[in-house]
Amino acid sequence: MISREPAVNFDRVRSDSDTRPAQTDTLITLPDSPVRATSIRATAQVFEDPKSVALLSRLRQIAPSEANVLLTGETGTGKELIARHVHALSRRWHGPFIAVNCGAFAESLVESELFGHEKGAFTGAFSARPGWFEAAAGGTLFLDEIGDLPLKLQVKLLRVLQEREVVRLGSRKPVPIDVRIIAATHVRLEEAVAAGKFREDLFYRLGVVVLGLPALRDRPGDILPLAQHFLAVYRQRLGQGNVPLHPDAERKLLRHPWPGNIRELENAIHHALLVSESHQIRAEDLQLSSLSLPDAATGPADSAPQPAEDTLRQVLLTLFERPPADLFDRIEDTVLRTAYEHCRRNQVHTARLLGISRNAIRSRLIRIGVIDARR
Ligand SMILES: Nc1ncnc2c1ncn2[C@@H]1O[C@H](COP(=O)(O)OP(=O)(O)OP(=O)(O)O)[C@@H](O)[C@H]1O
Repeated sequence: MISREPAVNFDRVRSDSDTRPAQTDTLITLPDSPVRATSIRATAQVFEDPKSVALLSRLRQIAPSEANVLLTGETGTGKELIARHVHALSRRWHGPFIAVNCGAFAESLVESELFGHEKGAFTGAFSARPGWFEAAAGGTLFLDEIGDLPLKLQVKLLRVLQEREVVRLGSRKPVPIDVRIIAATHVRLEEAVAAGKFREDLFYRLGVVVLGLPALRDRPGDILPLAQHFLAVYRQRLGQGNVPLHPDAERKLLRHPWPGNIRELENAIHHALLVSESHQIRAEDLQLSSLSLPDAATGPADSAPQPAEDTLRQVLLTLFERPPADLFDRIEDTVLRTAYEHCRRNQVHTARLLGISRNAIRSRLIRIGVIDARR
């Protein structure tokens, strides 16, 4: 089933209108704002596998309520997309949707970004700024990678959720808040709670409704429809004509374990369209890693992974089979992408694994389009 329901709201980028936005494939970027907000994109969504159909109907049930939602699932399973969907189907659809990656900022910065600050609250606070909680008023605040929130801030977040008010850094005046929280994590929070790394009371407050997103390998009925969907999206973007999937390519897609889930499938299809030299996508056009990610349930959440020697070997073999002109750039980019997925999209772990600074990792990931500069 291709859902044509609006996946986003456009209120922050359009004038006062009380009608729901029409579905569109336009990429829209939020205007500069004192708070971080991601660009928003309305896309068709694929929910074909029975597991996804069940997820969609659960989501429609819970969306209209005001309950906080906790989304769990491996990286790339569509947590942010589902969060946008819940928002679009909620009574808050006309308010802002603000996505915040709690793991992307230093502890000192997250606090002022989330809760805001007054002028002079700390060195460099030249003017007062509202935080994400205030900016999301009337809408939804999506707290991604909530498991990365430092304990000190977990205490503060819990208080904000209980009191329904926020106090900016450097101020004593409480400001009432009106947001629905959707949090997401790719680690098992129950285990972080047991290990004393995540507060149990906050876990229950955030997870009034818990939605587990199945890994792509556990919903095989979605693989080919998603591949067709991404083929259509990227064909249109690249201005290409119809490029069908060869049956061997379909078999290869169905056999792959998809450790990077839907994002990995999207990248594989995009890449295949770029390198395909025939009128169809052949199996050899699909560059799939042999990477198998450590299970989030068994792998410790905060330990750096070991170098993925098998993966690197596979990457090099693939490149040397068909060496492109810009070989060294391609090797660097591919190693970085693979290491980043291996580290479950954790920039600090990727930096540690590759022995480069986190800033260097971040700017390269932005340059090659893996992450959004605004996040
Ligand atoms: N059901 C779907 N139909 C079509 N595209 C999808 C679907 N689910 C996810 N995608 C696409 O897959 C990509 C990854 O999805 P998303 O960013 O929501 O995953 P995520 O679980 O939030 O990832 P992470 O844990 O790394 O933050 C996005 O480009 C998204 O648009």
